Amino acid sequence: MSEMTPREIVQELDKHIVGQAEAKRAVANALRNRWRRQQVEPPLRGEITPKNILMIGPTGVGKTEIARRLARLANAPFIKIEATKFTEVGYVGRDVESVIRDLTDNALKMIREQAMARQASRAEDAAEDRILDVLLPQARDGEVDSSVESTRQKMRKKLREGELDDKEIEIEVRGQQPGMEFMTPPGMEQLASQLQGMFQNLGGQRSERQRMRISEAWRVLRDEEAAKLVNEEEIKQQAIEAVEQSGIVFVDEIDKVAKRAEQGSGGDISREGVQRDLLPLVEGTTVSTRHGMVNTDHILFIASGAFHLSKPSDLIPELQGRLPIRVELNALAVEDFVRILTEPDASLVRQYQALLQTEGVTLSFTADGIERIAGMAWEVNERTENIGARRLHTILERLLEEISHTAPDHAGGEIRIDADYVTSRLSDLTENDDLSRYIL
Ligand SMILES: Nc1ncnc2c1ncn2[C@@H]1O[C@H](COP(=O)(O)OP(=O)(O)OP(=O)(O)O)[C@@H](O)[C@H]1O
Repeated sequence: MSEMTPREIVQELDKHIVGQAEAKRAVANALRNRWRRQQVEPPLRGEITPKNILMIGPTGVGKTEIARRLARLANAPFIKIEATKFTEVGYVGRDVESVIRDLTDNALKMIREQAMARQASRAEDAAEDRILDVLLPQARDGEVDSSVESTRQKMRKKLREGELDDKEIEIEVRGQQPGMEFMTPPGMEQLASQLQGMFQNLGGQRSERQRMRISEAWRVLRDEEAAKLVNEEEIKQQAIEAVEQSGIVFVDEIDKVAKRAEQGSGGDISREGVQRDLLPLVEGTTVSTRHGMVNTDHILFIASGAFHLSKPSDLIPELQGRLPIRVELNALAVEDFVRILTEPDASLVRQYQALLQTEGVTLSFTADGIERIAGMAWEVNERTENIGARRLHTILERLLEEISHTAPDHAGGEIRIDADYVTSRLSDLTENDDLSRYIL
């Protein structure tokens, strides 16, 4: 559980997301509140309902990004769903509990990766030994012969320095586990899980010999050893605990399942149905998953939508009550685009620079170049469809298409992107709405 203060959380979010101060404060407070609630003694604790959030704002202004970053900061399992996914014809009342199952799967994967990473160095040593056993089979006999030992040391050194990477060896690997999914009726997930476990164990006992390059063998064996070092049962427990105590569910397009005054009654039924289905999850229920029962009482829900056609008051009252924190996110201006391009640690500009650096090309942007990109992105948004900061992705991709294609010919060179370059590459497109719609 994250023990960061709200202010610390906002500071961290500031490193990745430009502006949207109100939304950052809201999520920071919500996260802290969950922690506070867990410090309160029962029975009062049970009386305090979680304060979930409703984010209101146009597309591409950072709603998902804030939630996702928050989850990463808190090391919390995260899932994003679209509320409209549950309204498809024939799927009315579709099992929304699957959201919690998917969230638990995400948690399991996250926790397993972390557990394996903690065992990384032990797993690497074990993998190295297994490769050396193949390269120098005589060492297996257990005789401690000093010449054998010194050969092994020399080999180990070569192996570590990557000198043997391309050599092929044959190794014994655990057989591929049968990728079976059991479809069971709701409520029977545990049975499915047991069946799956049985089949995996059967598969796990089989091993097969495979030829591969040492560099690859090293990775395969390292992962195999790491998997042996972690306890699956413990991981399941921890995953369930992580979901229950710190899980975050981001429900996008909630506005699209709100009732609209001007609409006929038809669609409203399924839309309201989705809200009714979501309600128990938000209010707190227990969901049966493959890994065990998961209680949703403390899961943080962040619902989000543009609310162009409907208003938050069009949601069913029970759901409104469960989303008491309302925050509005602002549409982004040209200055925001400039900051988004340059400020975040992993800004798009830095990403492209790093990618081209791998080809030995140094990419630089002048200040007026960045401003021109931001300005054009804003203009295209205005004239076609406003997709927020997502426009920067399409614009930059187009802008750098030629450079990207020819980069290998310019190794060692430097390329500067200034305003003139941006105009020369993009003005034909930005000035033609039809082209913009297809290409940018
Ligand atoms: N304020 C911002 N600061 C930095 N990056 C941003 C900001 N707003 C959007 N982005 C970038 O734009 C992209 C889309 O943003 P995001 O996924 O958060 O959109 P959204 O507001 O959730 O929209 P939607 O409701 O359509 O999903 C992401 O790559 C994100 O990094």
